[in-house]
Amino acid sequence: MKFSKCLNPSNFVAATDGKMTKFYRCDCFVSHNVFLANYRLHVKYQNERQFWEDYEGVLIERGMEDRGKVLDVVKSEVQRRLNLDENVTKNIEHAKKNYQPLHPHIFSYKRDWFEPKFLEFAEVCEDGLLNQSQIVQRYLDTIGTEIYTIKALKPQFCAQMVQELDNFNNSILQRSRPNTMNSSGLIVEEFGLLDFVNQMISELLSPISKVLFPEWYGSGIDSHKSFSLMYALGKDTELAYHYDNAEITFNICLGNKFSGAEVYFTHMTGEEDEEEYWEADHVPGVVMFHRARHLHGTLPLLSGSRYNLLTWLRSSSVRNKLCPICKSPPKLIPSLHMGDGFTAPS
Ligand SMILES: O=C(O)CCC(=O)C(=O)O
Ligand SMILES: [Fe+2]
Repeated sequence: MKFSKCLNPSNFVAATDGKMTKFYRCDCFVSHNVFLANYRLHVKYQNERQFWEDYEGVLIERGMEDRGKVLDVVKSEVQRRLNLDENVTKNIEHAKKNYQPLHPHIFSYKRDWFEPKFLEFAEVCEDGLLNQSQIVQRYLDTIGTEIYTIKALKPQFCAQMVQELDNFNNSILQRSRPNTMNSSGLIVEEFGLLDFVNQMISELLSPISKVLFPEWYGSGIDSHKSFSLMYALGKDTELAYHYDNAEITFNICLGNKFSGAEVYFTHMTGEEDEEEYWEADHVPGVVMFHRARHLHGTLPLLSGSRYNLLTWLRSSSVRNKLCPICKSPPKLIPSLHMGDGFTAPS
């Protein structure tokens, strides 16, 4: 199974061997992993009784004054998720008609945007002539266990992409937030970058993942969740400790000038007895990539602004066995887009 090289951005289904694959979420999407930023707490919400039984103590400990306000935040996040697919569809249509790009050419994928050494690295992964450790040694900087970096995008492309993200961010177009934690990012579907990202995954990130993370690649990367994020003083300035709802994460820094906002990593989720800690600076043009279930977070931004393009790669052959959020076999609910990358048994 190969991630399609020519996905149609208007229906967002991946073609596998000429057939259309429909993607699903797990039903825990509307109850689990709701982030309460003020209390730095991920919570589950099934009903009020369960919620207070599970979290009243810790919320009081962390300074809760107004129970009603907390409940409102949780309920509105659940509602956002219930409406998400339809809102995304509306936003895509609206942006297609109304968005005036600053640099239209950067929305088309070109190998030319990438550093030659990065293209060579992806080709070497594809052609199978070197083994994993030879490839790591020859091309990558290793930050921690299975956490790598390499220069990927050329400075001119990064600079134009940052301007384009600003242009979209400053428009009045409606947009969905990428997830429960980031508020200043754009999802690539709404921003118009889905075709670009699809092709980048198909040609570069997928072959890289197959060699470096075979157990997470499974029988293929068949969907993804991709978005930009921006840290700036007065907006998002850090990111709470978490793992990504995916199998493999590629995180490309686009710019600008900044200090702080280093990413830190500890252990894989489920391996709580491992004592590990690494910190890594982001550098414009450089991609940092790692296993998505590796716990990580972002230290506070101290100055400037940082823009990144994130792509969370998903392999249905891996995730269909266990939803990484509720840690049970997924209970499927259909999605209009790529959902959370689960597929139904055929
Ligand atoms: O670059 C960063 O700050 C990390 C972002 C991240 O972990 C995420 O969005 O999942
Ligand atoms: Fe993350």
